[in-house]
Amino acid sequence: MEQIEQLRQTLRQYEYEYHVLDNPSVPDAEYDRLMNELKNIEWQHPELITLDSPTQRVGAKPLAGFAQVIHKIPMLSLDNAFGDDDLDGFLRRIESYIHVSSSQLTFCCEPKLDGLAVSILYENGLLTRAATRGDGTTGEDITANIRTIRNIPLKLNTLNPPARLEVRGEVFMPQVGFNELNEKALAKGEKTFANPRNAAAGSLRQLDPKITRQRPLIFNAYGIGVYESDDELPNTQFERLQWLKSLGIPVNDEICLAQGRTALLAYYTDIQTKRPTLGYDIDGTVLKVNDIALQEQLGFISRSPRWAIAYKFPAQEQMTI
Ligand SMILES: Cc1ccc2cc(C(N)=O)cc(O)c2n1
Repeated sequence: MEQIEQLRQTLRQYEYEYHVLDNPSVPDAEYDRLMNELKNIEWQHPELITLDSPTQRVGAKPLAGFAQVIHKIPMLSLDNAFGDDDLDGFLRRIESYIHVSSSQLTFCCEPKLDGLAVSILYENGLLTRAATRGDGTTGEDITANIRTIRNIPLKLNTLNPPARLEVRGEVFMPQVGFNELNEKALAKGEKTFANPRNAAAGSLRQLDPKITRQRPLIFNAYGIGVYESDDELPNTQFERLQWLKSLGIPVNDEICLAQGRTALLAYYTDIQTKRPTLGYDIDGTVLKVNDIALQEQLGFISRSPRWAIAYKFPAQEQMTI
């Protein structure tokens, strides 16, 4: 591998350690030194610049507007459950539909991140397009802004990438970053955001990627949309998320498996207890039938999956800013 690609790979590894593992192996000064070295080489030889170079995170200039993106596979929203009886209704519907007792069913459980759903397309391992969920069928092309989010890899960490992989997940803003953003805005007499979700949405809908780049945004994947490859995907939701993780794509640390009603209630209670210490807003949990074949058997009810439910917390009294 020639020297410039070696340099890029090293910088990708350092970015991954810092922004995904939260565990850098070198001091920031070393990262900065190598990044400047790469920038100098590319400045002298612009013909060597590649789409996936770590220098290519910030777009050139502001956009005039956002192009539209049609989602080949609709990005559906989740049906809500607010209390145990709603959860029981969800479980009973599944039991009657596929004649399996819910005590035998394994669910992939995760915190429901309070951010903005996005779709990120990788073609032959390179990030080529990203879009908002929009109305589920049509979203906005926010590729330039998504590329500025440090924990989103510009290149998948694999020697044989799938031809096409659409990663779906949530972009959110941690509470500390949100508070700092609002303090700076106040100091400059600019408008403040009501909550981290609005701040994340506002940051992603910036026409100038240089502004988005300055915002503390984080991405966590929760699923796969379009997938084209000679290799099959894993057969369960949980294993698919582990596979995404192996490609260098960030997945939330609180995701785990639970079998049967009692374990689901325990997960819900556990996340509710952890909620104040997570450092980012969540508004409940997401429970999904883990087995993909069962998900396909269960299908969707009009606009939301029969195989998944957002098990929400009671509405919190909103903080007044
Ligand atoms: C299918 C689907 C739709 C929306 C979702 C939203 C979240 C979320 N906000 O964390 C997590 C998921 O696993 C989701 N899954």
